Amino acid sequence: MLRAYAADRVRAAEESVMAGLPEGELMARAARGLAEVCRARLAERGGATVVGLVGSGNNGGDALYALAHLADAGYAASAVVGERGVPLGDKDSWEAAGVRIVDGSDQAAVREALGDADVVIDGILGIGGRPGLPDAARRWLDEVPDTAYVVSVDLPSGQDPAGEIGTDTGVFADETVTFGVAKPVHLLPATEAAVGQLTLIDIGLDVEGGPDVERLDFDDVAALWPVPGAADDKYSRGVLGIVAGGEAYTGAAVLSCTAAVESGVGMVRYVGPPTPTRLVRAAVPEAVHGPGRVQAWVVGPGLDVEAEGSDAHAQLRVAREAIDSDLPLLVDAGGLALVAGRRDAPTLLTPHAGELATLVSRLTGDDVSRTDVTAAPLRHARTVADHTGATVLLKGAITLVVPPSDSGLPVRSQDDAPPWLATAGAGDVLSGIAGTLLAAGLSPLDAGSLAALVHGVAADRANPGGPVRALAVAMAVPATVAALLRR
Ligand SMILES: NC(=O)C1=CN([C@@H]2O[C@H](COP(=O)(O)OP(=O)(O)OC[C@H]3O[C@@H](n4cnc5c(N)ncnc54)[C@H](OP(=O)(O)O)[C@@H]3O)[C@@H](O)[C@H]2O)[C@@H](O)CC1
Ligand SMILES: Nc1ncnc2c1ncn2[C@@H]1O[C@H](COP(=O)(O)OP(=O)(O)O)[C@@H](O)[C@H]1O
Ligand SMILES: [K+]
Repeated sequence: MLRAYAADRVRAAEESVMAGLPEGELMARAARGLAEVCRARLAERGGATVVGLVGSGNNGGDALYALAHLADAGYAASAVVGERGVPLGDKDSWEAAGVRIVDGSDQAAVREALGDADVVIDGILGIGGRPGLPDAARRWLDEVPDTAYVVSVDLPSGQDPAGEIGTDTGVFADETVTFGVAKPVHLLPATEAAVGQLTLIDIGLDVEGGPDVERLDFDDVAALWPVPGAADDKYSRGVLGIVAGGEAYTGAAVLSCTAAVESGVGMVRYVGPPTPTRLVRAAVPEAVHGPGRVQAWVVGPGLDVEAEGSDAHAQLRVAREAIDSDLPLLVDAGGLALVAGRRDAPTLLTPHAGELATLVSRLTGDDVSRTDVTAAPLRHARTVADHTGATVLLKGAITLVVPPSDSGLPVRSQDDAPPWLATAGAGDVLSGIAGTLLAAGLSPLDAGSLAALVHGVAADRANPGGPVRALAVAMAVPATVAALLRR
């Protein structure tokens, strides 16, 4: 499990560690680790020149100390500094340590310095940064050659340390070297793409309490996935009711039911009108039909809540009963239109960005667009979680799973899926996997994040490096789970 802690908690931890250490020791550790990484990257690239972009805070201090180590090791080291000058010491002392100081307001000098850079150290802003870069720093970035390897100190400057707000004016790094623990910026969808490879340097930091953001890794699967024992039967493993599909979106029913049986559900009870029922009967002979006793419900894939006719109305009645029940529930796609008040039972909502925008707009009365959601995904997912008491799984390249704030639970952020998974029906498959896990008794947070992991890995295994259809993702789930359990 990867764990990230909010900047204020990291600062508090830093302060408590620093109290027992000689002054400057923590920064010295950070800078030594940073210099080692830069040295390795210079060696890999056969490079001789390193240039730091140095801001006015301690992030710039880390960069400067690392540059001094690199100068000592024989590399040509320069630091571009802003109008506030060097953050620590004075220009002469850094030049005495072998670091050439470049006036950042002299664009020609900046261009000349950066033109030769093999490695660029981005020490403009760290956890003290607000999203966005000052104009001067943006002009520095214009001079960074495409061939240079960019190492960001702690986080890519200009990106939101909290990972809540995306910006296109921040640094996009090849690698980010962070200290002690990861921060939300490194794992959350609004900012993770700017981080590049994440390298963690141990500086002896210990943050108290649980993380703010987590990411399950492959080694977490065995601890969470429900593995049946000799005493189990199909009922004890969990029966999943699936209210999905209609005369318009017939395939969603097949995909959700297929994914559930491929994920090892005890039994599926399918509820839907005649056409999808016929298809499910043919494609998923394991499913039984009509409402009955279940351990959890999936409501919504391919569900058209506006459909007319007695069959559609009967399906909608079951959907509403499921939502009003005290059973664990997953609501996806068309079913999201039925979400109104709070539910006390475990609830997982699985919108994509467009559906989340509609949901936030309806619940808050604000006019929120898909673009707004993409720019601040965590914030909007949390709004819906707090309004409904449900856990919100926001689908996308990175899948966010956000419990209500008052739960005290961390956010999970899963980055397991290849872009090939962006294909129609993939969300229906996810509902079947996550529904199976809810029926087996997992919490919405565990069910959602574990399903996202397995879904993403299954998409890759179904056809590594190439296109994949949703049905193939579902069919790849059994072998994927077995492989993950064997680790
Ligand atoms: N604590 C420790 O022991 C250790 C800390 N370590 C290192 O320290 C880093 C944190 O350092 P830090 O607190 O000095 O903040 P940092 O991000 O360098 O500068 C922020 C300053 O910039 C400014 N500013 C902010 N946003 C801006 C913007 N958009 N545009 C323009 N200006 C902006 C703002 O000033 P203001 O404008 O508010 O006056 C603020 O004061 C951390 O990431 C890690 O690298 C490591 O050495 C390990 C040990
Ligand atoms: N760029 C991407 N990279 C990886 N996975 C993606 C990407 N875009 C979407 N996905 C995943 O594909 C699935 C799409 O679901 P959804 O939008 O509900 O499709 P549908 O409604 O057609 O089933 C989600 O699990 C989502 O996380
Ligand atoms: K930085």
